[in-house]
Amino acid sequence: MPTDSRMSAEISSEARIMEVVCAVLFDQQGKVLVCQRPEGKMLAGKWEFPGGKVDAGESFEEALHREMHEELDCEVLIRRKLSPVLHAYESLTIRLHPFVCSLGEDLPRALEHAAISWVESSELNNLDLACADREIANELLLSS
Ligand SMILES: Nc1nc2c([nH]c(=O)n2[C@@H]2O[C@H](COP(=O)(O)OP(=O)(O)OP(=O)(O)O)[C@@H](O)[C@H]2O)c(=O)[nH]1
Repeated sequence: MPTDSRMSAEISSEARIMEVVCAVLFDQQGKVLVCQRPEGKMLAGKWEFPGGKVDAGESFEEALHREMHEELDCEVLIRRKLSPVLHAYESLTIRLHPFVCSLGEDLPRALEHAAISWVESSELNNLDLACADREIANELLLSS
């Protein structure tokens, strides 16, 4: 078992792992942004932290800024990185790299999600979160 990342499921050693970044984006009141995945995409209807796949040749930070513009039309400030989460869904295995971020000047707009919402960290576990995100939510709760 890898020791540098938390495992939330058994991972086959042959599985191809998709690198995904996400923003744990806080507003000035300490609320965190959650986004609902749209119809037609994997995990439709689940809540997640905004982000997406890292493209070839991109750093995690570059990918995060690109996704924030594509999905939310906003600039964020990256504050720190949390531990990556390795999670095997039935159809793919992802390594999710969470970054704690704060808002830049613009408020996010939902360009690709079904809905977006600002919630207290303590409310995260009441949401129907994507499985990989539960560990992040738990880490936030422990540190708040
Ligand atoms: N963005 C994001 N994806 C997540 C999270 N948790 C999680 O399991 N995933 C999974 O990671 C994978 C990649 O995310 P994505 O579909 O948002 O990536 P993307 O924006 O690049 O997709 P696209 O190819 O439709 O543009 C999906 O299978 C998604 O379900 C999360 O918190 N944020």
